[in-house]
Amino acid sequence: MTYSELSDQIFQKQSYLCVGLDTDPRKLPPHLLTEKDPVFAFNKAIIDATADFAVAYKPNIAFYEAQGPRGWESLQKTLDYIPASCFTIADAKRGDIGNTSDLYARTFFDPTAAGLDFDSVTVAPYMGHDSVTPFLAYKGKWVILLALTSNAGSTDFQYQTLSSRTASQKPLFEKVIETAQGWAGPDQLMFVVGATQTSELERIRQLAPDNFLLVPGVGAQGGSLADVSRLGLTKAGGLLVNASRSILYASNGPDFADRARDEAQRLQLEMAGYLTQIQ
Ligand SMILES: O=C(O)c1cc(=O)[nH]c(=O)n1[C@@H]1O[C@H](COP(=O)(O)O)[C@@H](O)[C@H]1O
Repeated sequence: MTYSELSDQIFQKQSYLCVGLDTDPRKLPPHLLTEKDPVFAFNKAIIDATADFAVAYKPNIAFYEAQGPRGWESLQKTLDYIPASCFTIADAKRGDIGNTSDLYARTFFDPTAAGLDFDSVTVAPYMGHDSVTPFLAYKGKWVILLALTSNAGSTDFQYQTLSSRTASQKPLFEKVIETAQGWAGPDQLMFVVGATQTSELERIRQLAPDNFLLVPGVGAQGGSLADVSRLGLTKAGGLLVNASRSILYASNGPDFADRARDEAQRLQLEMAGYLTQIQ
């Protein structure tokens, strides 16, 4: 999906909601456990219930890998079921020396390899350019680079200022954002910025005015959709705001899909209000 197609989807649907498919088999509603593939049955119901309100879906690969071959099968079926109009994110947080990254990229981008054909993959930047560029070799596919993550441990490295060797006091996450823009343009590169990091969002928008930002951390992690939207929206939309647990596990009963739909709709309606303010 191209930059302008994603932007068009956002304005058509009046939504920049990404539904995170962090499907934990231990949290499934009990009535689904008799299904042949309970994880896929759950995801299918969630996608059916939320597709009117979401522009993107983000399966977190850990939840599938932890199930072994069954999990990969559920992932494949889930990806195939996501409507073509929605942007897909393999949240795998990969990145390694070049020849290894090349295989990670094939895993998620080349359907003749593992059978998966995602639009994008999350990548960790810390091994540098040659760990990221193999993903960028796939034209039409996106890298979503971790910049400033939502978790408490983000202060361990990402906020550290660089040493005097570089005569720079900028924090590491700023260096990541500046340097990575030399590797690819906003048509192929997004950044992850946690919704819990809104104090830095204005600065990040100055550094990356045109890049889409994937913003996880509203819902279960307590980030504010209002603040993220005020500081992060651009004329092209420019945001994908992810919510996983608050949608998936809104109910653990037979009404789980209806409650997920309610939560997705609630977020979409709030987003529609913010989108009208930038038009
Ligand atoms: O890359 C991510 O998606 C990500 C980055 C980050 O900084 N924080 C973060 O929570 N995530 C992911 O976003 C999702 C958040 O899930 P909830 O907290 O349940 O909405 C999980 O899949 C996390 O792995």
